[in-house]
Amino acid sequence: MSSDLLTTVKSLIPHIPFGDANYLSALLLVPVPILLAHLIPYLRDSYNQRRIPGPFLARFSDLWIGWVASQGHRSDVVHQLHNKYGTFVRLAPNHVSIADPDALQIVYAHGNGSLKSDFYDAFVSIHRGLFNTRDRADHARKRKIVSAVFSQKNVLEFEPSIRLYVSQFMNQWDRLYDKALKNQSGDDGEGGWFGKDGHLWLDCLPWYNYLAFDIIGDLAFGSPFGMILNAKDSAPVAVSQKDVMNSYGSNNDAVFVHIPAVQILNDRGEFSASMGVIPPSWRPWVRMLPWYRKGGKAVKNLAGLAVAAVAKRFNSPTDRVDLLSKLQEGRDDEGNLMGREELTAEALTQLIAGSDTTSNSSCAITYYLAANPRVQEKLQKELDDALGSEDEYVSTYEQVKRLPYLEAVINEALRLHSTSSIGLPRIAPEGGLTVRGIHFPQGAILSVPSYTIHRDKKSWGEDADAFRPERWFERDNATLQKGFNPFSYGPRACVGRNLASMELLIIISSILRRYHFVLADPAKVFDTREGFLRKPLECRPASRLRRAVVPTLTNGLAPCQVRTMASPSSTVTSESASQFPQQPTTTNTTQNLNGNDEQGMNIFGMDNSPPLVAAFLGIGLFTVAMTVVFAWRRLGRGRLLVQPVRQAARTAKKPVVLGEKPALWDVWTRRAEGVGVGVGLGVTIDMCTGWENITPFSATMFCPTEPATSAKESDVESRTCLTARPRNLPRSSSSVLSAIRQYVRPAPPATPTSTSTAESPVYELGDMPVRSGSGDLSLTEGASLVVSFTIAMPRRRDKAVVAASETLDRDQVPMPEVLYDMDLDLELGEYCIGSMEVPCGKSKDG
Ligand code: HEM
Repeated sequence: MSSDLLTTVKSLIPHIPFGDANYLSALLLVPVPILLAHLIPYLRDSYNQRRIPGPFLARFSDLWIGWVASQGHRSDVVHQLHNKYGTFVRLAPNHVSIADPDALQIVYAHGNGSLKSDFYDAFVSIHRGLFNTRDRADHARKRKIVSAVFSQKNVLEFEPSIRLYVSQFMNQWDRLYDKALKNQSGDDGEGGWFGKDGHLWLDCLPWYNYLAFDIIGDLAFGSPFGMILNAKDSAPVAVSQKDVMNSYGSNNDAVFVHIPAVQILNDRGEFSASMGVIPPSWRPWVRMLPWYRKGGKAVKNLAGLAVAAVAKRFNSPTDRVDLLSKLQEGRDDEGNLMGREELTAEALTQLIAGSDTTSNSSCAITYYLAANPRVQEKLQKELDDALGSEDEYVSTYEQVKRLPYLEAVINEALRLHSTSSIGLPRIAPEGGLTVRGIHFPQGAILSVPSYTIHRDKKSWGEDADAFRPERWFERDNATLQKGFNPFSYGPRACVGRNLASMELLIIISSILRRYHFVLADPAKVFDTREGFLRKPLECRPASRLRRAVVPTLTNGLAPCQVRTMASPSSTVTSESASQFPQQPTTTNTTQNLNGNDEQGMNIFGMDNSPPLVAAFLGIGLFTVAMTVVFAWRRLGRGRLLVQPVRQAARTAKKPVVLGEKPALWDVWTRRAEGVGVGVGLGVTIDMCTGWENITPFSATMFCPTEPATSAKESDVESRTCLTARPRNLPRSSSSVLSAIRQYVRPAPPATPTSTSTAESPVYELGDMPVRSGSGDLSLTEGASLVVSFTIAMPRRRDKAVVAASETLDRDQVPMPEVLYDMDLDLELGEYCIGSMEVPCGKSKDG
């Protein structure tokens, strides 16, 4: 990310008029308010956090945690900080991490009133789903519907599907295994496996992902993605999400493209987790940085995945019982069903929450078993004793639900790997929360990191860092459960826990009964990367079939060995591995950080030295200053800053001069004449109560595939070639108009043809003639564009939602570089601000 940022900054430097005194003076002034904005909250200490120790930068700025989150090892870093500072660590100006199992109850439990923080806003797409709904009443309504879907009774109905895909999974492994034996030399391109020394060598992680996606695809949407059978990470995505969503059940011609879903899910997790720790007001700006833009795209693509899957399900109705059918039936207290968007968002939530959580955990369990031959053999013995005489290829839930060692193995791996490792941020409710005698007032953000809680020596013993399932039988169960937090606590705890537990029991027992794993390289660390979830990067063991245990097989081999990606500690020998393995110890920083976090720790961690702090502050301030400058320019408000740029633009290219009439404003204000102007999705202006309720929301430009010969809009075959979705009209209109300049050059004749009618008056838009009609502006002579605007009415929630979801479709289209274009014609921006920001009643026009 840093190289992307560097490239962006470099590309912008030539456009900065350093020679201009106005510009420079303004630039020098910018850090002052920024410094004050950081210093004042620190001095006011509204959330009683000043006395909490933590990295120096974290006391003043969210940049520290933003940076750490983007580096992919947040839990490791926070854990190191707790080792250094103790129970309380300040992670941001208003965010305290508390490493105390007792705090789980205080911060997360039912009835304490804490809510999810704005961290979760970064995870919203389409519509808020159960996971990212923050409002208590809204959440309670959804939770009531969804938790009924995941009751133990309902979950048992899903068992046949789970077993089906586990058997497909093992069939594929058996097939690859046979091929591997025949062709010892190797990989034929089906998922990176190869045969060597009588073993099948493969990366388990993608396979566990295929399995989890197919299971959840089937459970949530009624059909799998087909990843196991195709041995490929690929799933369809709706190109036009809004259209597809609006025509559920009736559109068989919708266009879909295939994307690597697992990859997109990873990108989305990293993006949202690091965007979530950035203050909301910064997010639109940060979103423009290259790394974040990619992540933003992943969020949209992932939404398209759910849209496609729901559409497929509705287009081929079935009587099957799945999550979607249950969600469709689910009613809230008032008997209301979910709307399309909410239903899709909920299905997406299940897809996200129920896929890589399970696959990462399965992968980690496999790894820990491969790294601990003694535990693996003990588990296999338990499975053989319990199931040895059974002919079933895949275990049933009934067979394995009460196998104590299996349960202990799974719990131990969930404890150590903790796919949900980070402290989940909650806002202290009215009256505040008190932890260990420290009172945090209402509004303070608190979190308890599972990663650190799961390594607490008081709860887990001196060997808390080791993988040793026996501890689950040695210690008092209440103490263990108190500090065991893989599924979180309270009203926001995992709603799919029953399903996840059943999946893990069936997957691990079936696979371990059939295969035996050994580590390829016990010296290699178990490498992970963390976004919202902590994910293994690969799991590459070798496996052999266990003939004696699976009598129906004809080609099994003797007990075997596996290789895998990662063994936790580089000093562990294979002998010691067979005793007590190998989890990174908390005392060795570099090991714990898997070799990747040195930078994060040295610069941004607890040891941040003054020169490094100064360097960081300098870079940070410069970046923020540049962001503010661009923001100012784009909004057209920074007259001082804008001036030289405007001059440069004037000399560089011919500016587009707007005509007399504020065309866009007039089109909209025709409402005053009683004309209902249809805009965008069909939101009509005459539905509004007044102009003060209307906020321009987005602007879309359509380009015809053929040059238009007629002024009539209906004759113009259009395709969207640009959507600008800024936060307000000025940006949208200036972006669109700038793009118009790009697309229509050379400009069409200045005189319009006689297409003007009473209903469709002709306005001058720059030196291009335009016609208005139904809220659209289209060029007449030599027409090549139609511009339409969408509005949102924030005070009319329903309409705002309609407009918001509309933008999801349009955002498929890449934003033009014009947003970064220093030569953007600012006159247009200013003009539109002048017209559009004036609310009704105060407008000079209206
Ligand atoms: C090993 C597997 C799993 C683990 C470790 C896990 C863990 C968690 C955790 C820690 C949370 C709380 C997140 C937060 O507060 O930010 C959560 C929430 C959630 N999980 Fe899971 N989960 C797993 C599997 C599943 C499955 C299979 C489903 C459904 C198909 C699911 C659905 C959900 C949903 C919908 C929520 C949000 C609940 C709410 O906010 O009310 N999870 N999960």
